[in-house]
Amino acid sequence: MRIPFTKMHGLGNSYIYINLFNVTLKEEELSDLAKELSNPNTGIGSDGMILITPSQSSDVGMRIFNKDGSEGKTCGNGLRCVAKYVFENEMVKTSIFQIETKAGNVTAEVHGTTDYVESVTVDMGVPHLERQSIPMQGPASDSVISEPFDVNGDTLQLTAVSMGNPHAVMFVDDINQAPLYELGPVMTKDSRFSEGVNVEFVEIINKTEMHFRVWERGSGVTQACGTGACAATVAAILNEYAERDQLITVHLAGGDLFIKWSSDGHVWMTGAAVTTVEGYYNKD
Ligand SMILES: N[C@@H](CCC[C@H](N)C(=O)O)C(=O)O
Repeated sequence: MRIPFTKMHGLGNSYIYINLFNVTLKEEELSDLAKELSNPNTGIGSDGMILITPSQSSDVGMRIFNKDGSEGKTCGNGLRCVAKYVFENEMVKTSIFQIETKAGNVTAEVHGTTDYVESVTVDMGVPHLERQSIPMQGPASDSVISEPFDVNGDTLQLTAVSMGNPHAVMFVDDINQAPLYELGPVMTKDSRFSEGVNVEFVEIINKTEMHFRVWERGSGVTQACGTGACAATVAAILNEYAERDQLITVHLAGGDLFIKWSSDGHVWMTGAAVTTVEGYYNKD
């Protein structure tokens, strides 16, 4: 079977995009296909697989599978790339449209023309802070803001944010000393997070700028995480390092994202989306 694909990335967070308007895949094969495509030696190489799907409630739908085959509910960098893809391929007619994810519908606005979309703004919706919506063990309706969290013999101060998927944010003095490789793989599977968690370290530079590094649930270290950068911005505001309605520049390993948490509760994310390869994957 030859599967047409497009490889795209948002600040180096790369996925193999398959347009299900053109191809039919079996549900029970999706998880293995994500693992296969993500493998750089025997597949294509990526942080996972994203399906562009028909939708009943939005203009198009998106499903995200991590490198290990697990399905996530949403993906910030993926949303910008899906927006670019469907606009450039004229699958939508206007520059502002809706995308369905397993975490709900979001609105995207592309910046550019059908020949070339350079960047995309997404209304990522309202973050959820209650433990039950992370989900995280403990009193269901409490939020977790700079709460002591014991791990590997250390006590960290953790802020938990759901952007439709779970994020644990910790602030550090120096991003280059952040224990990403030590704590990322341990915390992502910690039983206090019943569905696992994306683990993020943040160094505050000033009220409108921060450094960010991530260990993603299901994919490990990636160059960028859009939902993670949104969660980090929300966490910075909750911890009074930054302010609402201010545009915050988040410096990720792969480049910058521009994030705002508005007074109306919505988080807005703007950043690049890039197409690198189009082709066919030969599947046995
Ligand atoms: N890279 C993503 C998030 C992908 C899903 C995540 N690993 C999860 O399992 O929740 C982004 O850009 O947001």
